[in-house]
Amino acid sequence: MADYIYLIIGIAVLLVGGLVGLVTSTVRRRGRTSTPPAPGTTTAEPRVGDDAETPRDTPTRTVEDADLPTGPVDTLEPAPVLETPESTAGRLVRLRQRLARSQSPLGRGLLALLSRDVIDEDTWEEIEDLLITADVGVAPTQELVARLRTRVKVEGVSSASVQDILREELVTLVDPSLDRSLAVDRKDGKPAVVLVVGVNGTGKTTTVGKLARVLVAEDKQVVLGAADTFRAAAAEQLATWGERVGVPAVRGPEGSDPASVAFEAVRTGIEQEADVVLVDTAGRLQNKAGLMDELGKVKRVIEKQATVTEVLLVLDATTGQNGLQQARVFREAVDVTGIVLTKLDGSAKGGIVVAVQRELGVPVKLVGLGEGADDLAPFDPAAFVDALMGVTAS
Ligand SMILES: Nc1nc2c(ncn2[C@@H]2O[C@H](COP(=O)(O)OP(=O)(O)OP(=O)(O)O)[C@@H](O)[C@H]2O)c(=O)[nH]1
Repeated sequence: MADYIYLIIGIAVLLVGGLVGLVTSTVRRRGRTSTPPAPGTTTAEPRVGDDAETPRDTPTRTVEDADLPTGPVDTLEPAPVLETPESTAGRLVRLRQRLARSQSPLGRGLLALLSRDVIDEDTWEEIEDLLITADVGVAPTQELVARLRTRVKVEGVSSASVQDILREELVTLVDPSLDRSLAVDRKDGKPAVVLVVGVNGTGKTTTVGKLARVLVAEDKQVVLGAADTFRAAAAEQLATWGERVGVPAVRGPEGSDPASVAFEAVRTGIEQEADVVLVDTAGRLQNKAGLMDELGKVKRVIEKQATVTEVLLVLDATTGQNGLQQARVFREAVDVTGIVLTKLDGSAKGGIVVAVQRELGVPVKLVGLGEGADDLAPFDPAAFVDALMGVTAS
C-alpha cells in the first residue's frame, strides 16, 4: 500500500515539474519574438522590482463606450497659421495716441510757458531749458526760440495764436520737406536691398522683423538676411519673426562671415524674385576701423549682385547724447540714408528726432513705439508735432 502511495506521489511530482517547465519556456519564447517597445512607451508586463500600477480612480470604459476614429488618422504636422500684420493706416491711429502719451510733457510745457501773460527773458530761458532737456539740441533750440520770439512780438500772444505759432514752428524744425519714403521697390529687375545697421540692443533685429511685417502688409515679397552672425540668438530671433508672416530668413553658422550671409540672402532674393531683401547686421562698436571694415565689406559683397537701396541706422531714443555719438561713428562707416528711432514710447525726449536729423543730415523715416509686433510706424512730422501738443485727431 505504502509503495502505491510513493508511486502516485512520484508521478504527481513529475507531472507538475513537466507542466511548469513547459509554461516557462513558452513565456521565454514569447518574450524573445515580441517587438521591442517604441522609445518613450512602457511595456505592459511588470518586471522584477517594478511597482504595482497606481489604482485608477476613473471608471474604465467598455469598448462600446470608447470613441473610435472614424476616418484615416492624420499624422501630418498642421500647416503654420500665418499672422496678418496690421495695415499702415490702422497702426498710425493706434500709435499716434501712444506717441502723444509719451511726448505730451514737452508740448504741454512749451504751451504753458508761451501762454503766460508776460513772456519775459526768464520765460524764454525756461523754454530753452525745456527744449534742451527734451534732447532737441542746442543749435536747433536757439533757432526755434529766435523764430518764436519774432513771431510772438509781431503776431501777439492770444492763446489760439500761440498754439498755432508753436505748432508751425515745431513742424518747420522737424523739417517736412525731407523725403521720408523707403526705397523698397525692385530696381533694374532686382530686389531692393535694405541694410539695417546699429549698435546691439538698440532694437535692430526687432526693427527688421517689424519692417518685414510692414512690407508684407503692403503685399511685398520679402527675404530676410541674418548677417548678425556675432550673436546666434539674433539669427534665431529673426527667423522667428519671418516664420510668423511666411518670410524666409537666410542664416549662416554662428561666427561665420556676415558678408557671405548677406550675399546668400540677396542671391535668394534674386532667385525668388522678391521685392525686398532686408539684411540685419551686427554693429559691434569695438572700434571704428573694425566697424567700417565689416559694414564696408557687407555692402561691397551685396553690390556684386544688386544695389543697396537703403541703409537704415537704428538708434535708441532713450540713449540721448549717446545715440548721437553712435550716429556719428556709423555715418563715417557707411552712407546712412534713413534713421529708425526706436523706443520713443519709453522716452519723453522726442526732441532727439530733430537733433539726430541735424547731426546726420538724413531723415528719421520710421519710429518704434513699443515691443508689439506692429509697433513700428512711418515718421510723419505733422502727426509727430500734433502728438507733442496733445492733438491726436488729425
Ligand atoms: N519699448 C520698446 N522696446 C523696443 C522697441 N524696439 C525694440 N525694443 C526692445 O528692445 C530690445 C532689444 O531689441 P533687439 O532687436 O534684440 O536689439 P538688437 O539691436 O537687434 O540687438 P542684437 O539682436 O543683439 O543685435 C527688445 O527687448 C525689444 O523688444 C520699441 O520701439 N519700443
